[in-house]
Amino acid sequence: MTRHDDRTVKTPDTPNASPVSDSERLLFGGELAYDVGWDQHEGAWLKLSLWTMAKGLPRMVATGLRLARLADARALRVVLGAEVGRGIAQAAGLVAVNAALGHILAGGGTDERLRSAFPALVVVALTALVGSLLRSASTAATGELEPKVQRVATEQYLGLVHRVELAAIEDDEFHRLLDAARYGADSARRMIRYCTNTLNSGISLVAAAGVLTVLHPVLLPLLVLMTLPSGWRSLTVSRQRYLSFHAFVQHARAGHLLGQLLTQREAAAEVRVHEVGPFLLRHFREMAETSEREQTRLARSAAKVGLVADAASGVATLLTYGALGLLLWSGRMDLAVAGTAVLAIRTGSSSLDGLVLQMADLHQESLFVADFERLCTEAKARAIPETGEDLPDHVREVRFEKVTFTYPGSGDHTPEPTLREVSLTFPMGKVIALVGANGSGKSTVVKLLAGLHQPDPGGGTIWWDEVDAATADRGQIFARVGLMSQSFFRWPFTVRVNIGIGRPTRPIDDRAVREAAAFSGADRFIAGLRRDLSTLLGRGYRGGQEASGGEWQMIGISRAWYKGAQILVVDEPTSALDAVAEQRVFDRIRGLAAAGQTVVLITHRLHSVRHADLIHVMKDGRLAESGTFAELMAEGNGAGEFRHAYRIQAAAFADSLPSPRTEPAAAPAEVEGAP
Ligand SMILES: Nc1ncnc2c1ncn2[C@@H]1O[C@H](COP(=O)(O)OP(=O)(O)OP(=O)(O)O)[C@@H](O)[C@H]1O
Repeated sequence: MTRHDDRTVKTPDTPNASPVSDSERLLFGGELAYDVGWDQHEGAWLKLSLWTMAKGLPRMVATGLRLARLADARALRVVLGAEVGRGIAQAAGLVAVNAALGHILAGGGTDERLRSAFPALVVVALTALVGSLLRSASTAATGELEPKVQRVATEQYLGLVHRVELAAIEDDEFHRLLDAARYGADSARRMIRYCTNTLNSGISLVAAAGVLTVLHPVLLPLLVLMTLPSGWRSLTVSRQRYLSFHAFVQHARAGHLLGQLLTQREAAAEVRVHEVGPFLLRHFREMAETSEREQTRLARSAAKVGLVADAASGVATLLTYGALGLLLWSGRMDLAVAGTAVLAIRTGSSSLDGLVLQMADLHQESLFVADFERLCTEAKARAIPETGEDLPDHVREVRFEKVTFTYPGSGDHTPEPTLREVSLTFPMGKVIALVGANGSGKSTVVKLLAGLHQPDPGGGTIWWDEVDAATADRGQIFARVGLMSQSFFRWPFTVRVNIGIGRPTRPIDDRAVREAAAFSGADRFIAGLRRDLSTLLGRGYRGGQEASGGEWQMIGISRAWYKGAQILVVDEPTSALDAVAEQRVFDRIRGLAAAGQTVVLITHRLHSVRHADLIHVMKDGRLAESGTFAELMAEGNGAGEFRHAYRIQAAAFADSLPSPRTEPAAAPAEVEGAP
């Protein structure tokens, strides 16, 4: 993807002349508006002229037509047929007007002239009627087509984006493209109308130009001259709008985010307790004012361009009608022809005006559609491969061999590796614990294990027995791992879906959902819900009920378990659970291990890993030591990291135990859970 780099091209139209607001600095750490030199279209825009636009027109129309054909081929045929028919009717109407005027302005009595003009007048009326009928057919079919095109375009990019590598989703450049492409799907919808209008204006123009050329050859260039200024105006204005959109796309999203935060349920408590409301509102206003300044700049610039264009247009109109008068005065054109010429000039100039306007709009929208296509291309390039080497049916172990991994950087920042030469194993059918300080890389290790990320190029290998995960069928890796990550998602759906979505490819089985709920202890909480499994979790929609942090965590564990995967990865599964619930979860996990299920457990509660078959201790992105609980606790063994941390926890716990003589006995679960 092209990055924001030193190829930036500054032009007088380049936006973001306004200084960076304090709000941007404080809330987002810097400027959100961009120079647009990075943009692939920039070169095209700078060279944009009527000629390049005309050259690009067939390609633009073809993009619109391709999407429209995918959306509804029948409606497209109606639109095309109706528009071509309208053009023909218009041309026939003009020819008939010419004939009628010829008869009316000829010599002879009024009756006779009207009688001879009558058939031509009937043709004029009929062509107007046919044109009107065709226009309504085209309007109806266009209206039908537009939402379908938007749906097809939206489905297309969503269908691609949900399959890209997680690294792409974490890449802010990809997000910027995503922002623009979202707008591109709307543009695809608008493009249909502009395509129809362009087609219509084009056909009307050909009709008017044909008639004018027949009347007098000098009239056609004059017609073109009249239209040039408005063409220049629409091009210039839409060019400025497009550049501005790209520069401010993230600024707009950030401003929108502030508005959302003020009304969002998740933030509501803090907004009130910490009186965040006025703070956010102030910054919302400041951000909005930056956008307003940009809008004002655009409007003023459009007004100036409009004035210049109008003046040029006035001169061109004077020239045209002056030339017509000259032809009439010199006797090189008779009155009937001049009358038709005036009509044809009016029709032709409004068609040409329309055509240029529509082309400019079409061009602007097509640039957004091109962003959309660029996103689709990028998403395809960064898609998770759909095929690969088969994993063995019965894997013995997953082995990390000198794995180094770096998260994508942001902006100019060059990131440091998060994992450095990590070598460890996950033997199947065992409970493997990953422990270590905050930020030591535990969650990152399981993301790599689950196939969500790959080691850096040349950064070691993850082996599923003899199969390299980098070349393996990733779908098979995903299928083997049930992941309850720290940031498991709280789907705003029913309890049934929140658990069943662990295996969405099959119909949700209530019996299995209940078993999964019983596994984590969520069954008791579900029994108290008004609508059992059909209860909507989360407020904000009708009938929604909120769950506590611990209850959500049980739902998360149930979801991972419901998947029935070979490897169950639970990252901090019990951080929000009370002591009894925590004990229950660990008992269940031990039970699973006894039945041959592989469990990878990440926890800071070191007493919970005593029963693990293997404990890996991470420190600063490296593996500090590995072994069983007894091995790691044995004096003089290994790096002593685990032993040290365990003793700190044990001492803290022992200090806080009440004296048995003065206090009631501690709950059995707490005592059992104590180291
Ligand atoms: N998506 C991400 N993009 C960039 N950096 C990340 C991302 N996720 C984690 N990191 C960084 O990687 C490092 C390791 O994070 P990780 O979540 O693996 O640690 P952890 O051992 O699981 O920590 P904790 O015990 O606090 O959950 C951290 O310094 C963190 O800032």
